[in-house]
Amino acid sequence: MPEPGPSPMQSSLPAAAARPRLPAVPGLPFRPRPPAPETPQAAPADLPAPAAPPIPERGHGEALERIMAGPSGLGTASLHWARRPELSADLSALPAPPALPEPPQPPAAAAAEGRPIPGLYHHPVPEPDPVRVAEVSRRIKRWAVDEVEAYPPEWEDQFDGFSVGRYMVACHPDAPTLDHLMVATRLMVAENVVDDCYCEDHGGSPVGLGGRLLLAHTALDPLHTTGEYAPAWAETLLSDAPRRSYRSAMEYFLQVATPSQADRYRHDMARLHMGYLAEAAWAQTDYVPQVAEYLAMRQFNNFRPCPTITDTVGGYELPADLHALPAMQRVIALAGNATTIANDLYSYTKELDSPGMHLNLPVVIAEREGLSAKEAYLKAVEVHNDLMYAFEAAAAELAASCPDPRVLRFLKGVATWVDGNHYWHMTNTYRYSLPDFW
Ligand SMILES: CC(C)=CCC/C(C)=C(\C)COP(=O)(O)OP(=O)(O)O
Ligand SMILES: [Mg+2]
Repeated sequence: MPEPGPSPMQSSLPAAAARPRLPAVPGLPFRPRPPAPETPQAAPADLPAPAAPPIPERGHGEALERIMAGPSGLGTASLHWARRPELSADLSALPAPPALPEPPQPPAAAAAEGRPIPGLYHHPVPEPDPVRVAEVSRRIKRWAVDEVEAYPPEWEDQFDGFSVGRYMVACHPDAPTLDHLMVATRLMVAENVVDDCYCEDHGGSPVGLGGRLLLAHTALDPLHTTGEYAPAWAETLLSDAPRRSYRSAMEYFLQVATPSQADRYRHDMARLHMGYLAEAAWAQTDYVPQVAEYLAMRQFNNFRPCPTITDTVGGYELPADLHALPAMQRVIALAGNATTIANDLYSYTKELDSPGMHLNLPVVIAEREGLSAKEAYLKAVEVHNDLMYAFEAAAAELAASCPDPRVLRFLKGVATWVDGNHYWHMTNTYRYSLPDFW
């Protein structure tokens, strides 16, 4: 994982944006929303998260409230994690229960600090269950060290500082078992190992990136070839940490994903790799893209592969035809874009400190629109907020027009992932710090 942030959070200004400025979705009624509440909802039980907690006013009207409450109606009980009695029991009653060791002291308790970016529209989340966080953290380290040798010993602090257990528990509170959570956690680590070791400052470079990414992609989307060449290809999958990580994480994912969920993931990862390549090509020629070009690149170099496995991690399936709906694709793209621009904002100071010019939205706005660093940063906050409003409006519209319980649960899962992602960035003071703009 890349360098930790150099300093603690600095701001003490209010957390949430006051209100959207723009009707986010052309042609759709826009509903202004109040600021997000500052107080998190009640903490969830370990498994699963609490049944239909009171929904803070998020301002999307009835439709999104319904998303957040989860599926309802005849025949939907098996889709609703909060209503499944076997999931309401303690760990020992779960299918394939994980053998929990002595629960360590919850690391989340100490680490969950940090302040939101002033004016950033977001929703607070319940503190992730510390028992789950501790156990996922323990298991992921064993996987990274013993199973795939994802990082050398000298990167251990950075691996720990990444706090991936806290990240994934916050983003997937409805995961029915720890094994489901581990599926998301391994993929998250593998995705970051590839980014760090191939693209960024842990040995990465734009030079030769296409060849490395393509071969790594075959760990997700395997080569079908002749008997003569198959063994040589299989060997390549073990030849470096990125490929070992992808290969193993995908193997676990395939144990719980349906074929169409696996195909969806491969497609999202191909998108991601295309985004990495555009970023690298621009770096090689010192090209600073126009803002719209940057946003297009960042729609691909994006968190999208993470929220789109929310159904697999939740133990159900959004069928391919519902996933492919243009309205669903818009929701997913907007969610991915909002979460990724949130990363640009939280990682701004870290990236300023990295060698060369590291593109992120504030940097590109400053360069291309002739704004000061502060003006550009504040404008990037507005872009983020508009993406969030558009995401929520699109989700509410889809929930109203297609109230299939699987659609509703998926929309809720994506919204929860967005919120968990914000929580993780905000609280990861090891890795990120805010600029001194307020
Ligand atoms: C987890 C995943 C699919 C990541 C792919 C893209 C990616 C690494 C990000 C969206 C995070 O952006 P960035 O590379 O800027 O990360 P840091 O700012 O270094 O945390
Ligand atoms: Mg970043």
